[in-house]
Amino acid sequence: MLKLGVPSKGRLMEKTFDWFGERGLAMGRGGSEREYAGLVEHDDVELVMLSAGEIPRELAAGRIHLGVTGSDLVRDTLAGWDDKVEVLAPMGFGHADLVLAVPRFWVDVDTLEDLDAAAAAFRRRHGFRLRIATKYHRLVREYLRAHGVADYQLVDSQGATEGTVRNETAEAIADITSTGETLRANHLKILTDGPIHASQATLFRARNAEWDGPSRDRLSRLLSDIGRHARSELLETKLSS
Ligand SMILES: Nc1ncnc2c1ncn2[C@@H]1O[C@H](COP(=O)(O)OP(=O)(O)OP(=O)(O)O)[C@@H](O)[C@H]1O
Ligand SMILES: O=P(O)(O)OC[C@H]1O[C@H](OP(=O)(O)OP(=O)(O)O)[C@H](O)[C@@H]1O
Repeated sequence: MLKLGVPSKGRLMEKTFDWFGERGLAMGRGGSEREYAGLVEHDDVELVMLSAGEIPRELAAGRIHLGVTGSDLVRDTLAGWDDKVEVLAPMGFGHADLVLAVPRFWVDVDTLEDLDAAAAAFRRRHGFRLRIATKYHRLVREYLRAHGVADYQLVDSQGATEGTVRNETAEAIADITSTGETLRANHLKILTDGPIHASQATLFRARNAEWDGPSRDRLSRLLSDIGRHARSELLETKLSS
């Protein structure tokens, strides 16, 4: 059987079920709301219910053949993510931007270049580096390195990240936003250079899972079953290549 990892709760679970359902693959959670057992109507597929945050590691380890999770989580969790997983289909939901944001009253800081200058000034004045709170360590480091910003330190924040500025544990934040409400409510503004990453829920294939003959056959059957209903251009391209 092909093991397909899907989010077991949270904002991605229902939409994942809907996405497969719309493509002729009925799936859902079995048993009670608290039971993490998945049911799927396909002879080649076994559902594995996992937290969205754990799916990248399970894919990289090859313990699941396929997995649905946010593209942000795959990129941040897996060094060299592209070598470990292949994108089969962006799924068109779970859209959120990973952005850098600073206090709204920093009137001189709107771009990364401004942040770079502010960070240098901050260090001179305070004797320590400007703190950026985030849980997206890899993506933020790579982005700032690529843009030549070095005078900062990351502070780990696993939730309520926008509150760290008010709580004076950080001067800036890097977090996911969709409506922008949380940033606004916490008097933060997004740097104008564009998002670090525009994330969406994505169907991935684990390159390191066991892909023997029968597994490959199962995958092509599954993709062609899904593909018959597919609107995703990328999936259609994969199917025809
Ligand atoms: N406000 C938001 N709007 C839309 N998508 C979001 C938002 N915040 C996070 N996401 C996306 O949802 C995914 C994470 O989903 P969710 O928040 O349900 O999981 P989680 O809480 O990290 O998982 P778990 O608690 O099960 O480990 C990420 O890919 C992220 O980009
Ligand atoms: O732009 P908005 O629509 O306001 O959404 C953004 C918020 O949503 C996410 O938090 P989540 O709800 O996952 O809670 P968390 O703080 O525990 O991560 C994210 O971390 C932001 O805090």
